[in-house]
Amino acid sequence: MASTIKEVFSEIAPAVEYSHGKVTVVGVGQVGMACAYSILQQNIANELCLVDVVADKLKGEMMDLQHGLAFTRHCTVKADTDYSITAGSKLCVVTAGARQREGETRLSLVQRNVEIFKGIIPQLVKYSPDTCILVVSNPVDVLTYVTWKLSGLPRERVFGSGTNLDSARFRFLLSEKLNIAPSSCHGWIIGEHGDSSVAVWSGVNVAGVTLHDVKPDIGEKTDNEHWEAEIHKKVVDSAYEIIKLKGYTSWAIGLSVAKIAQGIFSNSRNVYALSTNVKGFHGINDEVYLSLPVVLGSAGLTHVVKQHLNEAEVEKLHKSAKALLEVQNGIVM
Ligand SMILES: NC(=O)C1=CN([C@@H]2O[C@H](COP(=O)(O)OP(=O)(O)OC[C@H]3O[C@@H](n4cnc5c(N)ncnc54)[C@H](O)[C@@H]3O)[C@@H](O)[C@H]2O)C=CC1
Ligand SMILES: CC(=O)C(=O)O
Repeated sequence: MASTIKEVFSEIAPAVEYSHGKVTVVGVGQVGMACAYSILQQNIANELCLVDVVADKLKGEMMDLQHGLAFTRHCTVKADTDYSITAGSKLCVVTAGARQREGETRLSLVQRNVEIFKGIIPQLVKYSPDTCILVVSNPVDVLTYVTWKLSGLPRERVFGSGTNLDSARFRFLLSEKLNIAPSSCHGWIIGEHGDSSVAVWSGVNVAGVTLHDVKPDIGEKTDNEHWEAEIHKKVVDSAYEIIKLKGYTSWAIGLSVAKIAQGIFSNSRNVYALSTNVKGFHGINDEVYLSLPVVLGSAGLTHVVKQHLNEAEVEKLHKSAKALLEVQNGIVM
């Protein structure tokens, strides 16, 4: 082999072994592979590293993606159980760990996944001290806090996929009701990625026309059109329903993660609903992680958007923060 290569090529300088557009995905389960596939398919990275503890599965997933590389723009795909291959990652996406069984809440997974994260996060930071870490594993808000603590990274470089997915589900359900495209429905879900999430009904709009202006009790108990029950409750129930139907959720979170990764690699400064440290926002005084709209650039989060929430929305957000703080305070690190 070596002599054939010598016959074909005359070396001018050794090939560079590192890459500027490197993403690591930890955990090659349903979610990790949906993230990896979406990132690859959308030409976001030029190197994709996969890490898992199950060596055979890892090798199989790596080979399967590699065999599609002739159909994508250039990207190198590597996989190993050893974290040294992740060195120099600009973004590490953590999807490893236990997932909910039918009817189980996200919060019930917490201690199992904290133990798993203790083995993962220090390794990622060791090999990529300048990385951003995007946490996806559940409960994503609490695990983002845990990652921030375990990593020692500045707060702007550790964030969770949070309610970016819930907001996409919200926009899809609004689009069905309004009979327009999801991308033309503007609405945000904030707070916990889970049962206590908050729909910001005061801001839902189509082309700047705020639904609250035409239906002032939208989303409230008196609302005779039942927007909260028909839309937001469905958002909250979505994961439970999909898990009951197919065992896990994967495609939408994969697309959500790819969009977030694209925001980092292109320094696009898009606004996403991501889980971050919200101390100081909307009257929250604790170091708790939940989702608010944030501006994302190549070095991580730069701003939180100061949404004009009404009193009821602030109260719900505080309830969400309290629920998460209780879980956060109960974990053993
Ligand atoms: N934030 C969100 O919106 C969403 C989060 N999730 C969460 O993502 C996580 C993964 O879900 P699935 O992929 O469906 O689960 P899965 O069971 O299909 O995959 C989990 C993977 O993690 C790996 N793993 C376990 N321990 C590890 C360790 N110490 N180091 C490296 N890899 C390890 C397993 O070998 C497995 O390949 C769950 O916590 C799930 O609840 C799922 C969907 C959406
Ligand atoms: C499982 C999960 O967190 C979701 O699909 O929302």
